Amino acid sequence: MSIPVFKLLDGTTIPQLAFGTGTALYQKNVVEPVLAAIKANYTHIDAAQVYGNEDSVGDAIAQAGLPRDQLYVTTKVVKLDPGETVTQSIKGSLAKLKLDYVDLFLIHSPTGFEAPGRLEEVWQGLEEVKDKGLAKSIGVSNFRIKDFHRVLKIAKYKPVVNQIEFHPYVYKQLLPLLKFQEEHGILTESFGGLTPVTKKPDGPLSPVLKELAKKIGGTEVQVLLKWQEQKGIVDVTTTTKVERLNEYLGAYSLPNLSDADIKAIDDAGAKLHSRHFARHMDEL
Ligand SMILES: NC(=O)C1=CN([C@@H]2O[C@H](COP(=O)(O)OP(=O)(O)OC[C@H]3O[C@@H](n4cnc5c(N)ncnc54)[C@H](O)[C@@H]3O)[C@@H](O)[C@H]2O)C=CC1
Ligand SMILES: O=CCc1c[nH]c2ccccc12
Repeated sequence: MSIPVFKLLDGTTIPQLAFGTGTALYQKNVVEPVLAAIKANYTHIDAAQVYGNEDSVGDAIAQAGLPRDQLYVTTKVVKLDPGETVTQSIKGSLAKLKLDYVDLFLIHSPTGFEAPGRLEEVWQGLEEVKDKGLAKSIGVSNFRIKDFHRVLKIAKYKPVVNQIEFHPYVYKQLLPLLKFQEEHGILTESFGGLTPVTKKPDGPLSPVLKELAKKIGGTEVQVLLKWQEQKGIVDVTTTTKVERLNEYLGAYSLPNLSDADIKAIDDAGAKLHSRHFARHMDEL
């Protein structure tokens, strides 16, 4: 089963499922898990400067030996050294990744660039990077509505995505941001999507996930993946286990959740607010 793609507002396409190289993989050498993901048919790799392993992501990509246009690679800038430009920063990433360009380059978090005018200046740096062909698309991560207001005021190009913690235990609180993004054509990318199984397994969603897993003939993790896919979200998830890679991909072969199933997940999720990353997102 191949991974579906979504269209971005700059006309490019993005694979709906990405393999993440942070969090569970907070390790310097990720060659083995990234190669395993590519071998299992993942085409979208989510990297970041702050994960400290772009060089080994690059080694895995080189060893996989796929034509460049068959892989979609994201990386993110979290901070700039004094005097460093965004172009210099991405060139450092590209050298480690051993690539001429990334498909998507993100501001990792607005919290690194809070001084007056700084976020705007950094966004213009990303626009320059796009104009130079060093990134096909540019976007943001962990942005609130107020951060978008700052950037959209000066933007030549709108951010194409916002990568945020996204699962049923933050969904209700995110609704105003999701509405704003939809109005601007900005796609949501999710991280932490498996939180109701991994970090809050005894939450109010637990019986609903169990029941729906039985109904569609899958696992609770696969129900969460289908919920995200059917909400039109790009899902960034990860694992070091090959069987889990296949479990994630297996979600595409399962029947869709019904509207009532999706509502049951939304409603049960709304009973608990639980965020694990980027706490500033609690104030949109
Ligand atoms: N932009 C940002 O600020 C952030 C981006 N990310 C990106 O998202 C990726 C995924 O983030 P996560 O929070 O790890 O996502 P996640 O919620 O998808 O969790 C993945 C973890 O769940 C585990 N898992 C899967 N099935 C399980 C089961 N049945 N029982 C118990 N554990 C199970 C996996 O082994 C893996 O450790 C990262 O690697 C990174 O690339 C992550 C955090 C912040
Ligand atoms: O990417 C996920 C987690 C993470 C680690 N360091 C930072 C810094 C800024 C935003 C997110 C993160």
